[in-house]
Amino acid sequence: MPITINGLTKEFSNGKGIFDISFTVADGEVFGFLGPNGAGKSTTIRHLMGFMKPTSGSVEINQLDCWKNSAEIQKSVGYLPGETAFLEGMTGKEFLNLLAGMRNMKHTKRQKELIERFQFNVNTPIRKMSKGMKQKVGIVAAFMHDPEVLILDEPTSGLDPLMQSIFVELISEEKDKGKTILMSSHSFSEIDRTSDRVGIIKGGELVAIEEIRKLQTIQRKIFDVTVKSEEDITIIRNSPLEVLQTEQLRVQITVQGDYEQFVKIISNCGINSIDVHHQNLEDIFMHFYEMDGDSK
Ligand SMILES: Nc1ncnc2c1ncn2[C@@H]1O[C@H](COP(=O)(O)OP(=O)(O)OP(=O)(O)O)[C@@H](O)[C@H]1O
Repeated sequence: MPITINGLTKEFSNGKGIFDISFTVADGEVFGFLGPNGAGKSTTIRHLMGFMKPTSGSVEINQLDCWKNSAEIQKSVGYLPGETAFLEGMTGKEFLNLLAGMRNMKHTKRQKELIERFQFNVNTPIRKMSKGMKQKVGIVAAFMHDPEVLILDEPTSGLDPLMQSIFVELISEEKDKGKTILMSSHSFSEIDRTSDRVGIIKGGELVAIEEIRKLQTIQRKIFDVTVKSEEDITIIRNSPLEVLQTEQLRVQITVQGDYEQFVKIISNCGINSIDVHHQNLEDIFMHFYEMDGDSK
C-alpha cells in the first residue's frame, strides 16, 4: 500500500496526542480524514511528512519509513500544510520557482496549467495575498511536480465555492490517474464529494472507517414528482415504488439504493417536475456509529 500507518502513537508531554492509529491508503484511492479541531489530524499528517518521530508505531509511504527517510518523502510527496508558512517577501511565482528548483523540476507546463485553472495572479507579492490566494499557491505547489502521493491538510479552507469545485475536479482527475490521496477536513460534505473512504478521528483515536459508497447505499432519497395525469399516479401507486404521500398530481417517493427501478417506472409517466431531497451522509454515518454529530 502506498500509505501504511500502523499503531501510530504520539504522546505529547501534556498527555494529548494521537493513539494507536492504523490505516492504509491504496493506489488510486482518496481517503478523507475527518475530525473536529484538535482531534489529531495534523499530528498524523506531520508524521506522514516525516516532521515528527512517533512515540511508537510506524508510518510508511511507498515502503519508506517517513521519519528515517524524511528528506526523500518531503521532496517527492505532494504536501499542502494546514497553515502555509510562505516566504512573505517573494511573489507567488518566485516561491513556486524556488520550490521547483529544490525538486529539480525540468518542466513548468503543469505549474502553468494549475495557475490558469485556479485563476490567480501569480506575480502578486505573497504578503499582499488573501488567505484564499495563498491557499491556491499552496495547491499549485503540492500538485505541480505530479506526485504519486498527495497529503493535503484541509485543502479547501479559504477557497470560494467555485474554486472548491475546481479543486474537487482536480482530485477526481488525479484519482483516475491512480494517485494516492489523503486529505483532512472538518466538513463531511467535502469528503463525500471527493473520497472513497472516510476515517473519523476524535480525541486522538480513530473511531471509525467507512466506505462512502456504502453510506450512499444506505442513504434514502425522497423524490418529489409532479406528474401530468391521474393515470400517472395510478401507474406509480401500482408499482413497487415506496410512496410516502400523494397530493393531487404530486407524489413523494422514497428510494434507497435502487435508482434504476425508480427511473424505469417514472419513464412511463408524464412528468412536470422532479425535486430530490436527501438524507445527509453525515447523519447516516453518525447514526451508523451511534455518535453525536460534532465532527464538523
Ligand atoms: N507540539 C505539541 N505539543 C503539545 N500538544 C500538541 C502539540 N501539537 C498538537 N498538540 C495537541 O494534540 C492534539 C491534536 O492536535 P492536531 O493539531 O493534530 O489536531 P487537528 O485535528 O489537526 O485540529 P485542527 O482541525 O484544529 O487543525 C491537540 O489537543 C493539540 O493541542
